[in-house]
Amino acid sequence: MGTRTLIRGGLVVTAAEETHADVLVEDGRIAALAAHGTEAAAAWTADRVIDAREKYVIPGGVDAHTHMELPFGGTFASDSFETGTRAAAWGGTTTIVDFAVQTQGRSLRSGLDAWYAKADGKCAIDYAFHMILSDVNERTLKEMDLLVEEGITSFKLFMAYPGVFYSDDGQILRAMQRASANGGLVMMHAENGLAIDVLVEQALQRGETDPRFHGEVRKALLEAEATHRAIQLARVADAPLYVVHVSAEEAVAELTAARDQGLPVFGETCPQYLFLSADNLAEPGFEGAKYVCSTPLRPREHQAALWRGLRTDDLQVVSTDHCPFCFKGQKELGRGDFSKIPNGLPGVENRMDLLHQAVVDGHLTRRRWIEIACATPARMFGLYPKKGTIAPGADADIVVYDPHTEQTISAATHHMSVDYSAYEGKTVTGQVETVLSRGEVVIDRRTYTGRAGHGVYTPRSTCQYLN
Ligand SMILES: NC(=O)NCCC(=O)O
Ligand SMILES: [Zn+2]
Ligand SMILES: [Zn+2]
Repeated sequence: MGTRTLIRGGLVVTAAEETHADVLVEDGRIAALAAHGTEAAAAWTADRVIDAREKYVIPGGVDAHTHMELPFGGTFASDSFETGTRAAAWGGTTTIVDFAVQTQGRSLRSGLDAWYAKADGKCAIDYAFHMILSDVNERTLKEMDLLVEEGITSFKLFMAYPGVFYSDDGQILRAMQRASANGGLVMMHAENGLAIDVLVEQALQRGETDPRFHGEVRKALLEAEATHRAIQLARVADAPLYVVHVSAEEAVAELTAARDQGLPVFGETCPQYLFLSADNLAEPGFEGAKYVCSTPLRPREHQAALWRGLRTDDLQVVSTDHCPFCFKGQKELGRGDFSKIPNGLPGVENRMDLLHQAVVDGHLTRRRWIEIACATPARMFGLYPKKGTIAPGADADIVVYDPHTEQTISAATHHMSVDYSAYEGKTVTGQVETVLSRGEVVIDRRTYTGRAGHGVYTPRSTCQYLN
């Protein structure tokens, strides 16, 4: 018999149900569940017993949108795979899906190999990859088929960032057609980048250089227009579509309309759009730079549509788009020109807690919390039921979550390698207590006990909502 761990006395919450059950873990997997006090549970013996009374026992979070070490605007996202996955573990996330990047003029293979090398032996938790297409051509399209076979089953395309990651509509259509044939899922950064660049230039000419203008030029209508266009292109290609980091009410409306027609269109939003707003971008001095990301933070009025979308399943996933840049030396690259501020926010450590706060605030049910943060991202990206649930046979990626303790989020106490917190001073109810990754305790009652290299690369099957 291998190593056995018993998690006793907690409320097991999955996307499907809530049960007062003990959980038996054996050799890195969930062996069995049994209701508290039953003969079966009482008979279990284990090498280690974790007391989960008064706690939730939930699947480890699956964060399907991170950017460790992403090159952007002449610098690199400040979390490495080592620091970023350790911080993820602290926050109750046990799987990340990061974006490997194709460099323009180079192959998908070379971009992907660079990402394998960056992550290899560094991660505290399990990881997988999507592929960013920055240069769609005949060779790239052929390589997509090989990547799907290899377990890289999703491809991000950008309607934004001309000259960097941008693809035109013809390239997007070709990539979608390829995905339609090979089972891949196209993930879209839906903003009209060409129009935004005109507005950026005009704003700078008027002397509008502060961070808040980043939000003003990246108009909600230009997110909605791109979302609409992406949906129509996906229809023409007969391909499914997943729209990333949705922030605008008008974009949610496009997704809702598509889904009402029965189209295989999915949407993701992120905690920053649910909890922060354009008011943060307008903070005095250069403080707003801390909140520069794309799509941008919107006026607070957009949040209601995002919460509603999460409840009605017009939005299915909350990921972080974790892409941290230090305020000092990185965000500061854009002093005097908002367009030079590297885009992205830290958050991989905060997602599970912020979404639990959404449960406390009445936006979500407990099961919906687990659905949007664990089960659906796992299904969307071909990792279920290995990841995203607590059931016999699943990987023992488990969080013992204390729903009562209050904590104040701060850069002084977080574990992400970045010199500020986007949620500095925010008090939330609930805290990760203990985390298991494939049965190994990586956070033990708020002490890190994991190690770089424990996390393994996890190939994925295709999207599990399509078959
Ligand atoms: N979102 C963001 O601002 N930075 C990361 C890159 C992307 O997801 O577009
Ligand atoms: Zn994006
Ligand atoms: Zn991103």
